[in-house]
Amino acid sequence: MAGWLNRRRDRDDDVTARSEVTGTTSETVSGTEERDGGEVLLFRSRDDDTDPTGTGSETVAGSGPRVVQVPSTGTEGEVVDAELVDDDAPVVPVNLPGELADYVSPWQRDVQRRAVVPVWLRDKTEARTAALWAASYAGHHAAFHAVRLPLYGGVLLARSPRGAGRVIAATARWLTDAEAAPLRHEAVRVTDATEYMRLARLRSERQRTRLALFATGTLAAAGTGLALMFAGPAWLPGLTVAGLVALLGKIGAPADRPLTGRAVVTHKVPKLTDDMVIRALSALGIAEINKAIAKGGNGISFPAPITRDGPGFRADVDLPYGVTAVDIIERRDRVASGLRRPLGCVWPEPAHDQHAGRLVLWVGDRDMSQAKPAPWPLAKKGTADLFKPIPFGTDQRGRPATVTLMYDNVLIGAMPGAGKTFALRGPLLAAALDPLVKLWLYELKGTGDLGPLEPVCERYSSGADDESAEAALLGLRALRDEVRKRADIIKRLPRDVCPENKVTAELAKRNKGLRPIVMAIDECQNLFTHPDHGPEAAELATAIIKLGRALGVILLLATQRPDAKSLPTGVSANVGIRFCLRVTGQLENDMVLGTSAYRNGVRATTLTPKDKGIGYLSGASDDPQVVRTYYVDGPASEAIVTRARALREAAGTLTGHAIGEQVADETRAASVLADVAAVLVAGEDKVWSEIIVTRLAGLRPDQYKGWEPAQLAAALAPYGVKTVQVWGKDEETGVGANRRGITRGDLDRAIAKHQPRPVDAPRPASSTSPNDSAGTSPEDDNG
Ligand SMILES: Nc1ncnc2c1ncn2[C@@H]1O[C@H](COP(=O)(O)OP(=O)(O)OP(=O)(O)O)[C@@H](O)[C@H]1O
Repeated sequence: MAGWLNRRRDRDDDVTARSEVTGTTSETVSGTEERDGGEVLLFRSRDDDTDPTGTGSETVAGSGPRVVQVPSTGTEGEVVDAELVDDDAPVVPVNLPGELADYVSPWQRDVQRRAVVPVWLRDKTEARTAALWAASYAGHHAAFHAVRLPLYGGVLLARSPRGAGRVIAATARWLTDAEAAPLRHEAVRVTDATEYMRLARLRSERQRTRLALFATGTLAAAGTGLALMFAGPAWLPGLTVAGLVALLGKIGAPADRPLTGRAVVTHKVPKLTDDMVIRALSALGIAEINKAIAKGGNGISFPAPITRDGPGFRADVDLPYGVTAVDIIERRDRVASGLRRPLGCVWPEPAHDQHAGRLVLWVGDRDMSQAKPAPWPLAKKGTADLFKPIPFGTDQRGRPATVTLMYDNVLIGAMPGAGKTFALRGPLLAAALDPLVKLWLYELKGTGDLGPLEPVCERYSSGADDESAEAALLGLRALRDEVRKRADIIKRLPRDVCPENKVTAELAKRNKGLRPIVMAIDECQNLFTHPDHGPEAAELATAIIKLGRALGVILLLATQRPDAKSLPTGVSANVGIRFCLRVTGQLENDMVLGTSAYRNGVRATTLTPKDKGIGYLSGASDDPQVVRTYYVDGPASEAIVTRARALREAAGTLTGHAIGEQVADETRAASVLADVAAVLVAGEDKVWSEIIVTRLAGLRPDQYKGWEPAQLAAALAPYGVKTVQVWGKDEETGVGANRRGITRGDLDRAIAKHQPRPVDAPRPASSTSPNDSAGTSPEDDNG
């Protein structure tokens, strides 16, 4: 085949384009690629007609594009023998022609449209925040100056004599036509008599006119003043004088000393520019970035303009090929240094909906840890609904971050003192403000951090001892039973009432047995690492997290040791909402935030000790967010809980611990029954209650001291052990009598029935224990 190939080298990607023309047929080579061994792949297309683009390189019709192989030779502009092209080579379309985008209709292009109306105007909360800010800003200015009005008055008064002097001097100069004096002096100096006479005449005319004007003005002003003084309102003269003094004071003010001070001091923050971003990125020591910059900066681009985004700047950056957003995130401190901004201002994030090389760099005006925490929206008024989003914190931009507790569980992890308890307290306070929700709180640090919530808890325990760990375990057992019971209820509900087989807000309102239960364990590592209770607690927590979600059972766990030993894998793998405050390593980071979080650039390891209450929140929205929790301290929590308790009293939903009821549960039963069994002496078949309570007080003074026979009867009754009249003898006097007591037979039967079962063991069908509603109030049995 006769013809020629014209080769040109693409400047950027070293792709060479060749075109071959043969008679009326044109074969267009859209690109080549050099292979090892000097072989060149030639991407060619044919067209029997003319090139429609006129570019000579975009022919796509005819026999279709082909890939042909030619030996690699020559340099730019070299003509290659057409015979070298093998017509029989397999024809495969490889790359789209470069300018194809020109053919694609604009509406087919993948473009990211910027908001027509800014987000802060569209979003109700943000618009409200902006309006409130503007109002408070104006209000602050008004208040600042109003307080200083007397001071301003004094200053004006002091400056008014100088102002009067200036007015008199200016009037005198005007009356005497002083402004033309230099011209008259010049006429005298050059002895120009005609000019001087003309100027002198002009001056006399001016003086006459100005004098007349001045006299009329003065007389009119004086007349009006006198008329107003006698005929006008009493306050007018004073106001006029004050106005005159103020005017003279203003005129007498030194040019360099303004009357009013500044009501606000603004900290000027440097505007973020592309140069600054490139400079910061180039200082990271990433070879690919340096190469890209050495080429003239082509490798770093900005797909959208740098804009204001909340109280900071947002830059969307396309990093050089091969560099990922994570590479930048792990060098956050160096980026901050490169930008010359405090670390707490610089928040690089991956753009999860884009490619891995897209970085969203948000640079705040103020260090996030230094900014005043936003007030908790429900602190003063309002109620919560756990089926809807509840306030959790604010992101770097000050936008509210919410979590929806229903159908999820929460894991909070951090190193000691980073703000876990505060983070846990927020959702719990919100739960308290939903009168339908039952709160079971177990605080295993023993400092009473969750104490303010005690008045609304159905179950509550605080302590770092074995008993508290056991109480938490008992709570988990009861919760597991609750999950089973609810599953049973849901299963039996008609489809139209419960179409999704899960507890809905409607069902929770209508059916007391389906009211949401929020159980929180603070410092849960103390339970999971407990030598006796740990394994069972881990198993229970995992089962509850897996099964309880849809059944209105929500587990919140907070730990200061998020490692494999202290946090069961079943928990860390299945929990939905995760909040990780500062941690030290990748392992802890991923235990809380989920596997691969660290690799994906969600790194709580980059937080510093100053970042109290700041962490990564994942599972609450599409992408993990940096969130600072609301700061609600002890006294503020108590005030909120007082409100929450009043709400619950009004709704009639205060139960259990909150009203001094002892919550009986099956597992607790096991210990009461076991304790009673332990104090019975061998061969004793019938024992008086009063003897049993005395012995129990000796066995566990903490638990049973002060118990009366009636209390024992109440504690045993739910498990089928009734106190009856039994024959016995007084232990001191040996006198026999018939008194209230129990029989060993009843006790043994109850123990056999209420032995703790393995976590997922099926419930005996015949069980009619009144404690089937473990942990629920008696009213729930109606539900
Ligand atoms: N959102 C916040 N804003 C400002 N400061 C906060 C915030 N949250 C917590 N802090 C501060 O951090 C300190 C520690 O908080 P917190 O007691 O919740 O930590 P912790 O992780 O539970 O500690 P520990 O592991 O010892 O229990 C608090 O005293 C509080 O001053």
